[in-house]
Amino acid sequence: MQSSSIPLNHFLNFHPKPQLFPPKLYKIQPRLDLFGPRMLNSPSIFTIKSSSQMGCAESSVSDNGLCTLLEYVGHKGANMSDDLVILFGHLEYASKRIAALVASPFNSSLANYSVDNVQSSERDKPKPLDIVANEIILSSLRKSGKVAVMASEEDDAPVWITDGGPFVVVTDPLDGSRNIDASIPTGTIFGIYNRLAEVDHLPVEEKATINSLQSGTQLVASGYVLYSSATIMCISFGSGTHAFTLDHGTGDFILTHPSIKIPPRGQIYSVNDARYFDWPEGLRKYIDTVRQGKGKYPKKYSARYICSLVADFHRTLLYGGVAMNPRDHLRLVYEANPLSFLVEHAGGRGSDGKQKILSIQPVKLHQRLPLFLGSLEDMEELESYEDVQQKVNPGYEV
Ligand SMILES: O=P(O)(O)OC[C@H]1O[C@](O)(COP(=O)(O)O)[C@@H](O)[C@@H]1O
Repeated sequence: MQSSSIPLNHFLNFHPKPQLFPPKLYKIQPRLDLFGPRMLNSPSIFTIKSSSQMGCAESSVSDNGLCTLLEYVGHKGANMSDDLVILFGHLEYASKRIAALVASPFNSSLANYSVDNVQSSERDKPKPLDIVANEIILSSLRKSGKVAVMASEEDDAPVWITDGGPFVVVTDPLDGSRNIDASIPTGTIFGIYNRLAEVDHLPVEEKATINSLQSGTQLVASGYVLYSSATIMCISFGSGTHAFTLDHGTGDFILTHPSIKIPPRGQIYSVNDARYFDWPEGLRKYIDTVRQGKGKYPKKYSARYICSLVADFHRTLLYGGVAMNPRDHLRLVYEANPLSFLVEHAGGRGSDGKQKILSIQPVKLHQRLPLFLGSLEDMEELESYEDVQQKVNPGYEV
């Protein structure tokens, strides 16, 4: 519970511009109105490939040649059920509210408020922005009418929303928020499962837990939203991984990165290497080898580490290489599984250093594990060192 008088209402009562949502959800309008003649002739518009060039089905392309997230999801780009299209409309809305929240001049005053009644280490205490983001997502999922259960990093147990909801949503509403005062990128991660109708008869707590602990192989869709210099939503429904960039002028997420293919090999490793002396022998050898250019790829690797999972993952997806956290820190259900689903559908691999993340059966909601995500060849080389999971000093103060 937050201490009183946090100006949360400022964010929770924020309403979308009425023309942006929900009417567009159900009807695709010609979007010539979005760009005046000057903008249509502007070179920056024409550097965006046409949507059909980018693999967006003709029928989902607006008259202006662009393809929005909801057009893509609902009209043959992905050809999802109406229920899933509606759910994505609400997720899109939630992500725009969170994007506004993290960019707000008021967020640092929110961060000064303490959070009471939280039984966890100082480092793991949820920050107010996490809580606000959680509320925003929960409120959107409730309004969608399509979600039976939401399981979040911010809640001890899954929240049962509505009996008839066809979906289960797992989420880390705002990862990386401890760096927010320095305006470092943050992100939302989510995974979507079908509700398990076979456990409908069980008591609420029990069925909420069983629904939330589904194996990553059962994901219907997953995604992340990166709040950075651009706000980007990257999604997969199990056939390709696609990214959409928020056009702040119109409120639309525009398809900018269709069918992302992670390069089979990158030249970047991403890890907090201040922990080098706590790493096992195998991981030290791997990093020592690739940074000297003595690995299977005969070039010296570079290091990049933002310490914000979504941002480190997004860069890895686009440029290749490996992003890792070798200690038992990141969470299987709402971090590792959704991101592994995305990287696997982009041709890469998600592993705990020994086995595929998606093949690990979750046993508890906040289960932690080592996480390695990246290019196929880099991941195979890394795993060949076998001893790459950090087992000592799993916690740090910073
Ligand atoms: O301290 P480490 O091991 O570098 O971990 C950093 C990772 O922890 C995270 O901050 C998530 O941890 P929290 O949920 O405790 O904030 C990731 O965004 C980041 O990748």
